Amino acid sequence: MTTDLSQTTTDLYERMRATNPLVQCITNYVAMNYAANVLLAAGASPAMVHTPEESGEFATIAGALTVNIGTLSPNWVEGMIAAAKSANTAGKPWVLDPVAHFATGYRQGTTTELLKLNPTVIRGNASEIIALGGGQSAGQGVDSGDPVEQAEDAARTLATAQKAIVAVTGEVDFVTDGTRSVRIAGGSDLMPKITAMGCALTALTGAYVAIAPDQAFEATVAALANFAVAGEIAAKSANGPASFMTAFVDGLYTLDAKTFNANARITAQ
Ligand SMILES: Nc1ncnc2c1ncn2[C@@H]1O[C@H](COP(=O)(O)OP(=O)(O)O)[C@@H](O)[C@H]1O
Ligand SMILES: Cc1ncsc1CCOP(=O)(O)O
Ligand SMILES: [Mg+2]
Repeated sequence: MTTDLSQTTTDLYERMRATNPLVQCITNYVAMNYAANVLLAAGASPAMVHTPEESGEFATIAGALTVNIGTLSPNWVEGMIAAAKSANTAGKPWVLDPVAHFATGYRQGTTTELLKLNPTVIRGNASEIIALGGGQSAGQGVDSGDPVEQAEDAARTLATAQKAIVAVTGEVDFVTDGTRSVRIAGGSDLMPKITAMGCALTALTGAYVAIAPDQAFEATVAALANFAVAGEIAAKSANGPASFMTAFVDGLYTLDAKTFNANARITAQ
């Protein structure tokens, strides 16, 4: 990677940990506990606040909002829309995770409404990003059926159309703002074997954009690199998905800036 981006992402990593940003996470029933633990270990402060009676009000307090459509119901959708509108009014960044948005009409309709509210960052797996770009993806449910490389054109198109940062995750992640693009290598092949790993990453991306709203591209890269480095470390001691889950949380917690900088593998395209 370029020295500039290397130093910038390391600085953001240090700043995120030092700042302990408050992140409002509207995520799914599957992810809620793991995502909150991931944020705490990484150095952020999660708050799972979704009901429309308070989601908009909370979005004015939080440093950033993350919205994940994994387990939808009408009340939650109302809460998501209220929170995203409020984040926009308050000038707070927000991150959209369009989990399996292509699977049903309800998910598609909700995603269309959320995209109209201009997410700062869209983070999904390759199948989700291909389908958002109007392409034919092999995905059926929440897991990707496509390689990241196949989603790169869709990601650029989507980033330009939405004026957003688009992050495609998988074996080697890809981040673009439509003009600039980087790849982030690392992690572990155990990561897609743990449910809610992507959801937790979306939540952590919220922590990074909270501390650097004017550098959403670099902040997104830093979040993905944080996962990649901690994942690689965790894989060394894990025996399978279950022990990886705990080793990964520990890996996030024990990581330091020097190790982050030495192990982050970010390549500008
Ligand atoms: N084969 C892999 N090798 C290394 N890291 C991976 C692999 N697959 C996914 N990851 C990592 O797992 C995390 C979640 O990504 P992903 O599985 O694409 O999301 P989702 O859970 O939404 O499908 C990301 O940090 C990504 O880099
Ligand atoms: C299994 C499942 N079902 C609905 S949401 C969800 C979690 C998906 O998590 P991720 O997208 O991080 O794999
Ligand atoms: Mg996902």
